Amino acid sequence: MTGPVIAVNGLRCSYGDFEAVRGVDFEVAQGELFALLGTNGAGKTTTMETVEGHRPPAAGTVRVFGMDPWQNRAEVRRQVGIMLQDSGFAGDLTVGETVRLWRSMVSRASDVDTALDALSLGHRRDVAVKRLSGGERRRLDLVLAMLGRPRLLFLDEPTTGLDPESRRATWEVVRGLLAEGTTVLLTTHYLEEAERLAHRLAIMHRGRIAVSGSLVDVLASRQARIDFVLPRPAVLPRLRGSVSADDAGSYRITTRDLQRDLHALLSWADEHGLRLGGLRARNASLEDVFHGVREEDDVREGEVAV
Ligand SMILES: Nc1ncnc2c1ncn2[C@@H]1O[C@H](COP(=O)(O)OP(=O)(O)OP(=O)(O)O)[C@@H](O)[C@H]1O
Repeated sequence: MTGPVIAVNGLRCSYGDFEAVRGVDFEVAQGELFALLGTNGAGKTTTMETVEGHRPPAAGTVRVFGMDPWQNRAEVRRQVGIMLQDSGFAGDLTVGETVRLWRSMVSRASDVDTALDALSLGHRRDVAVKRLSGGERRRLDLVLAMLGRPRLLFLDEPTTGLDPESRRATWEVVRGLLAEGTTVLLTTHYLEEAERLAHRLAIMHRGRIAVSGSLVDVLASRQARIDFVLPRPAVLPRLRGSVSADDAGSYRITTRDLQRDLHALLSWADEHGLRLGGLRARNASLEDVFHGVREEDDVREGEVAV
């Protein structure tokens, strides 16, 4: 197959009169991890469930391996693994029994011990599922999702409730799957998770994708900042970015060309024998982009509502 593994065009999804997804487009290539980030209620899970084939779109098209996942559900399902936000396990079965039961239902299943050991659950094999901690259940969810060695894996908030060590172990497992060519669609509230794993990502807000691309592209969509304090008032050199200052002599340059403006500022300070106090230059972080998306969109929605 040469086309994208997932192709979503103009996707709209509604619950009754409420439109939860309002025109979403993205593609995911083979071996790529695409992360859907966003505010609560942005429509990430609804989008993912529609791509999984749980419901038909209200409008637009979804293709998975070139097929409609709603119409060709059985065919698509054979090739995917799904880790839901909350899997319904039979609590009285042990971890080992649960995995063996699941294994009997998938083709191309991997070895039970290998799968359990990869997520540090080997020593919990004989424990009833209902006795597992929340984090262990989450890891069992992932073991089951990847048991059939799927070509495409859906991970809906896979590390929620995990301690930092378990989270890192999960990332390692996901990286291993990517290295083998598995394609992954991930939703997460952890920006660091997306920063570490995603080849490309999208930030959703109120049913739309506000910004998407590689991490570098997404960060470049917002301005960088240079902060410093001047010992005495002075006229700054010509810069590409905009300058703001307060009465205490604290300056902030907001710029799309960090390298050029920083160079101009430092050269100017040298020429004038000025020492820039508390000098700090940084690109936008994913957190800045995230908050910016929410603020800008809220302002726009407010304007529309007036
Ligand atoms: N079964 C449902 N019936 C009615 N409304 C729903 C239903 N499921 C979700 N919604 C609404 O649709 C919107 C999108 O929900 P969705 O769960 O897709 O968002 P999300 O981005 O995954 O949110 P979160 O980060 O909080 O999990 C929300 O406003 C939610 O309240």
